[in-house]
Amino acid sequence: MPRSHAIEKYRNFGIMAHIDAGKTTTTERILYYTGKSHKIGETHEGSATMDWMAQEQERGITITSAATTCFWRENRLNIIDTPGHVDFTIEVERSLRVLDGAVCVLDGSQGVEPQTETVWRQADKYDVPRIVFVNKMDKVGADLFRCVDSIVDRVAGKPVCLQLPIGSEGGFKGVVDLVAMKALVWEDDALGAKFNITDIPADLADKAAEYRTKLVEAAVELDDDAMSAYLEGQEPNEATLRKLIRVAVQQRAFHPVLCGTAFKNKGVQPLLDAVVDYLPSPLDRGAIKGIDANTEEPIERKPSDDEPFSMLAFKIMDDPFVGTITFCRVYSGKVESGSSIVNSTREKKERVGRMLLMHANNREDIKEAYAGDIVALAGLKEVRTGDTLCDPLKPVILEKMEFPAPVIEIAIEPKSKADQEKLGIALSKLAAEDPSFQVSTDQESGQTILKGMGELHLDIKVDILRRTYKVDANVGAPQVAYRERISKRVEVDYTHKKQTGGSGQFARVKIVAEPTEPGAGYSFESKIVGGVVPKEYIPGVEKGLESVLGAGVLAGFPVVDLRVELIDGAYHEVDSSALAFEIAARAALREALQKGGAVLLEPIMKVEVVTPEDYTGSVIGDLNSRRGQIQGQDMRGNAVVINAMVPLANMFGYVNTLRSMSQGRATYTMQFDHYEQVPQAVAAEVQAKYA
Ligand SMILES: Nc1nc2c(ncn2[C@@H]2O[C@H](COP(=O)(O)OP(=O)(O)OP(=O)(O)O)[C@@H](O)[C@H]2O)c(=O)[nH]1
Repeated sequence: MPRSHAIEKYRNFGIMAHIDAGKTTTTERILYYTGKSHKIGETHEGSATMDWMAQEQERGITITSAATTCFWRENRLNIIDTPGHVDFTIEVERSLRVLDGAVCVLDGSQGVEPQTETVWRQADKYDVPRIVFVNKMDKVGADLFRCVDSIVDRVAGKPVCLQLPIGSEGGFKGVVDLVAMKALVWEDDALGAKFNITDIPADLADKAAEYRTKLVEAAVELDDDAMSAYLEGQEPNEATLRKLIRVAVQQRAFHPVLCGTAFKNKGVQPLLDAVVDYLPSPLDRGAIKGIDANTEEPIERKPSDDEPFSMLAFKIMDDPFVGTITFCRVYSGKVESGSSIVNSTREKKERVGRMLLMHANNREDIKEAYAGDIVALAGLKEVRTGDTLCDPLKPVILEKMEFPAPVIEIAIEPKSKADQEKLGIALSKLAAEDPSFQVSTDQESGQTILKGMGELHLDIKVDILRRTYKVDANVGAPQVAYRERISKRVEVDYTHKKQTGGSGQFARVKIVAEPTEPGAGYSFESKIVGGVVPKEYIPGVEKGLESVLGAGVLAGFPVVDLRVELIDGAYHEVDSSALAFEIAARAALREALQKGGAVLLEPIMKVEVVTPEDYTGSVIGDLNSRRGQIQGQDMRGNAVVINAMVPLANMFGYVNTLRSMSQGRATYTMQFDHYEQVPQAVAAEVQAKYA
């Protein structure tokens, strides 16, 4: 089957908003008007909590699916879920990676709120074109112009109104369309499906003329011909004006602002028109960069069906009907179900089995997918978020998403056997969905350990375990994941000898242990010549060495950055065994760690604080008091961006401190950067606590 829509008729976009601005309601209305959802659900009705998963089940539609396809004016819209918890780089990154544009929903009575500020700045960082929808115009206190001001004041955006409200608060009836210079007035039917196009009401004529001029002046800036025509008194016609606004959005020259009330069903259809008219298609966004998997040379893949096939897995989810599904964005070429592809990130072959297109309330099996498509694949063997899947003959690795190792951990203990079972199932699902979340078992205590990227990250996982999976458990305090490393080269000669009645045990090993480059990991090499340690005993040596790595001699943390060589040894014809060599190697390495001047390493986080200028001094002072090193300070829009390296151990509870320090207006993101030696005084404290 050929592609149903030309690639220029695709809009892959996300809807971003502060909590409660109306993202869910707006999405639902979009799905209703595009004809895919048959009833309009009311969010939060009959439910005191904001448990979106439960709500979603009640409503039986997939609005929190990672992507939903719908159609408007013969265009194909893929709405990509932009996660609410923007504290996690990975969550934001993976959706910003695959969307081409965004709609930013504001609460008309609140304007830009803290979370909007955060997502807006993230979108700035990733250069995402966007339009603004000021929602809740029916609400008491709603004010379009105040919202517009807040876009300037709080995020240094460049808002330009494309509409003006007709009526206010409870009397909000529709909008003046400043592009067509017409009024759109909704009929008061419950569904808002119908609106009438009329002349602009007389009482709004002056205001409309004023804002029309602002719009036209901002638009003609983008084109010399349009500008000179305008200076000669000729306004651009409607088609030209739309074209110029489209250019403005793509170049981030300004941010068009629309308004309405999703809840009262007004203003959503023009929003859909704006998505089609102004947000970019994959073609507008151009080629994606990657590296050739064979030569490692940088290459590009153009958004075209004629290019070699490539796609990026951006979300793995558990689907109640299909099981585990992998959401992928196709960047180039096409793929058919049944074809063989390769996961170039992991060098693993895969077969495309079932491919699905997710709609609001149904899923459609498809046989082919083309450049620009967002598809859900069922039954892939070994794909993780961020992997590239592609043509095995032309393997490419698309720009990677980085997933740093977890640096913080908590122990979790289920209260009953039933909880234990639920916990196991829930954790395997959570770990598959989020590559920055890991689960392990503590060998000594048998406890389940959850590892993640920060306090908040783990808090939310625990919350999901409790609320969604109903696991009742005790949770320990968060701990820093320290590591240990030796600081000098040492040689140890160790002989294990035991004579108990019959056959004895004998093994002698001589090892060299030395520190390596940070991040090089652990390596072992046997330098044995002439069979002084027979080959069959070498695995025993390796096993013995590895058994020590999990818990170092300082405070029992994993040992890293270590290279061990076996340089000599001896055996006994009768008494030697793999086990004897294992015991000898273990003791030898323990001794080496003792003698090697082991030091404690701690995770250092790269912290980015975005704060209104007024709080810069206190934010920096506070970071310094946390053993932080300020790396730099910059302006982004009208906010100050402070970059610092801070030990994770001193970042617990930071979210609250920052909130109270800035009246909730500063935000931060934190990401693991590297491990660094713990200063002596601090190390002594840590050792006293853990050893
Ligand atoms: N008055 C009014 N209320 C609205 C409007 N849109 C949404 N709401 C209400 O605002 C509340 C939040 O709406 P949601 O659509 O759930 O907002 P959200 O941004 O998805 O919120 P979270 O899912 O909690 O992040 C609900 O009670 C809605 O009914 C609107 O246009 N006018």
